[in-house]
Amino acid sequence: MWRRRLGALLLRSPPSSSSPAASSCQRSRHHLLPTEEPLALNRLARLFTSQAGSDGDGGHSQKPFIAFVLGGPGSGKGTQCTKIASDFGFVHLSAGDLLRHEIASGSEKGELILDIIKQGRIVPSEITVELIRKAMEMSNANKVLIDGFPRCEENRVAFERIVGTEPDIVIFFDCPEDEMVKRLLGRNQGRVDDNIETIKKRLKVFESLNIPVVDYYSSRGKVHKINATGTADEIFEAVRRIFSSLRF
Ligand SMILES: Nc1ncnc2c1ncn2[C@@H]1O[C@H](COP(=O)(O)OP(=O)(O)O)[C@@H](O)[C@H]1O
Ligand SMILES: Nc1ccn([C@@H]2O[C@H](COP(=O)(O)OP(=O)(O)O)[C@@H](O)[C@H]2O)c(=O)n1
Ligand SMILES: [Mg+2]
Repeated sequence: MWRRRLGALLLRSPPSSSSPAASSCQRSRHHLLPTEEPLALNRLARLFTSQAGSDGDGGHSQKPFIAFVLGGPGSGKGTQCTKIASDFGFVHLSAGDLLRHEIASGSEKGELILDIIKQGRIVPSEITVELIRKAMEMSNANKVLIDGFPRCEENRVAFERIVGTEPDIVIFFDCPEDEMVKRLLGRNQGRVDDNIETIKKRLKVFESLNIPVVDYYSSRGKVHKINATGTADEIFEAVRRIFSSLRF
C-alpha cells in the first residue's frame, strides 16, 4: 500500500541537524528541524511497521488522488476549494488554516509560526508538511485538495520526501496583483497578515518562490491554469470543467 512505500522512503531519509529559527524556503540549502525530523521519522516508521500486512484496517489501501491548489494571496484558492470539496467530494486541507490552528493551540511551535506569518515569510517545510501529513492521515480521504502548498521548492521537495508521493494535478489561479490586494484588504477575517505592509511582502514571496514551483509542475504537464478574475461562480465554471474531465 502507498503508506508502506512511504514508510520505506522515510526509513531511507538521512538524519540532519540545523537551526529551527530560520524559515527553510528563505535559506539556500535544505534544513531539517533537529527535534522534528526524528519525531516524524519515528512516527512514520511506527506506521510502516504497524500497517505491514494489515490492508484490512479500514483505511484506504491506495494512494489518494492529490490536487495542489496554488495562486497568489487573495487569488481565491480557499473560496474555490470549498466549492470543489462540496461538488466533487474532496477533503479540503488548507496549509494556512493548519498553521493558524497550530498557533491557536498555544504550542511553542505556534509562536514561531505566528512570527513568520506576520512577516509574510514561509514556515519551515518540515512543520507544514508534518501538519499536512497528519491531516491526510486523520481524514483517510481518497481525494484531497491541498490549498496553499507547496509555496516554494523546499515545500515541494519536503512533501515528496516525507509523504512519499507527488500531486496528480496542480490547479493554478492566475490573478492580477491589484485584484489580489483589493480582495485581501476586504477579506475581513481579522488575519494578522491581511495588512498592506505584509501583503506587499507576501506578493514578493509569491513571485520569487511560488511561481518557480508552478513552472516546475508546468514542465511536468500537471498544471491547469485558471483565469481567477470574474465572480467566484464564473471561475468555478472553469474549475468544474477541469474536475469533471478527471478520472479519480
Ligand atoms: N472571484 C472573486 N471575486 C471577488 N472576491 C473574491 C473572489 N473569490 C474570492 N473572493 C474574496 O476574496 C478574498 C480572498 O479569497 P480567498 O478564497 O480567501 O483567497 P486565497 O485563499 O487565495 O487567499 C475573500 O474575502 C473572498 O471572499
Ligand atoms: N505552505 C505554506 C502555506 C502558508 N504559509 C504561511 O501562511 C500564510 C498564510 O497562508 P494562506 O494560504 O492561508 O494565505 P492565502 O494565500 O490563502 O491568503 C502565508 O503567507 C505563509 O506565511 C506557509 O508558510 N507555508
Ligand atoms: Mg486561503
